Amino acid sequence: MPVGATSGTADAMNRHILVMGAGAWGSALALHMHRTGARVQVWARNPASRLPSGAMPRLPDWPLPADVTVSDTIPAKPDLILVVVPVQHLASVLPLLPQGVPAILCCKGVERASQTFPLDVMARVRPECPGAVLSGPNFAHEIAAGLPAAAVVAAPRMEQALTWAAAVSSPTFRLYASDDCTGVQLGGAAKNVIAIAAGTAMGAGLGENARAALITRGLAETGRLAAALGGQPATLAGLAGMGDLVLTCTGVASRNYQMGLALGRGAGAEDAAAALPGVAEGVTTASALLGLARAHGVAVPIIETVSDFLAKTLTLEEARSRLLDRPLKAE
Ligand SMILES: NC(=O)c1ccc[n+]([C@@H]2O[C@H](COP(=O)([O-])OP(=O)(O)OC[C@H]3O[C@@H](n4cnc5c(N)ncnc54)[C@H](O)[C@@H]3O)[C@@H](O)[C@H]2O)c1
Ligand SMILES: O=P(O)(O)OC[C@H](O)CO
Repeated sequence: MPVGATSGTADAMNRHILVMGAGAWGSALALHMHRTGARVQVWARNPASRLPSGAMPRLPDWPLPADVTVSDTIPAKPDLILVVVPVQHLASVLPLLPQGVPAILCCKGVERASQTFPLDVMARVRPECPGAVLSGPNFAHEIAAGLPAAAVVAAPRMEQALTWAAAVSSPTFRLYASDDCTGVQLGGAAKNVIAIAAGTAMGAGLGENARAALITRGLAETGRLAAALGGQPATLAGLAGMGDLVLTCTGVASRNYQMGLALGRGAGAEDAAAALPGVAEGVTTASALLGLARAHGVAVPIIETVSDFLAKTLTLEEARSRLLDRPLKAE
């Protein structure tokens, strides 16, 4: 049946969706797809951690419907796959993908070893698989609650992006299409790093003005990097750029923002990460994005400062001074 069947139609009711990853975002997307009428199966590395009652040791704290199966088996031919594992583990999960089934990658970040985005990892590991990415301002618990939200599905061809955006959309979760895979993936990766900076500033008591400056200048350096990588700077003004940047730098539910808050209050990086209710992708993405920016000769002072601060080559006070002492220039 057509992958792009609109939710609520007979086709949508018959679709078989495989969600790979049972963390906060995978569980929320499984629940969302189930609401569209699709038959949903979740693959988990360790299905026992997702108990039949819906109880989980940590996040997510919402139950999945009884007819959403969670197991470590992969069906032969689902209609569509959502891959929802952290970026650093993507390459180890992709070999499990059934042959020839379109896969939408829902993670945000840069693979550290290769300094590449999720769709590049897919092209390397499973070049024959049709792929897209989903990114935007979406806290998992709000999607799980069915609250209204929007995001972007990006694929190399607009026609594919439109088809897969329709396949995931519902009356409460509106998916826009884009063919700027670089811009969309960069937006999702960079916002996590800048959210660590914003959280750190707030945790250290530097104030709301400082956070607004970090958001705005963070968007400026992300736009410069997008242009150098062949993306469209205009994409960074959209949901996967500014939308997600604002949410993650101001929403207290963000794991990346929480990571920054703890660092700003003086916690060590390991302790701060261990206390989080899930992965903070910005921690591993910071150095990867910095490497990418350096390779393209683009100045990314906020990303560089976060990367150095996380690597402990910079104290908090030195990080603050480095950003404020930069030469004055035109905005
Ligand atoms: N939580 C959100 O609100 C949200 C929203 C949008 C995007 N994302 C992105 O989605 C991705 C996943 O985030 P999450 O919130 O679900 O994280 P999470 O920490 O809640 O869960 C990660 C899941 O991946 C699994 N996992 C880890 N290593 C694995 C491996 N090697 N093989 C298989 N499974 C493995 C874990 O067991 C866990 O179930 C991240 O890239 C994140 O940035 C999250
Ligand atoms: O909790 P975070 O920081 O991973 O952010 C979650 C989503 O990416 C917000 O769009």
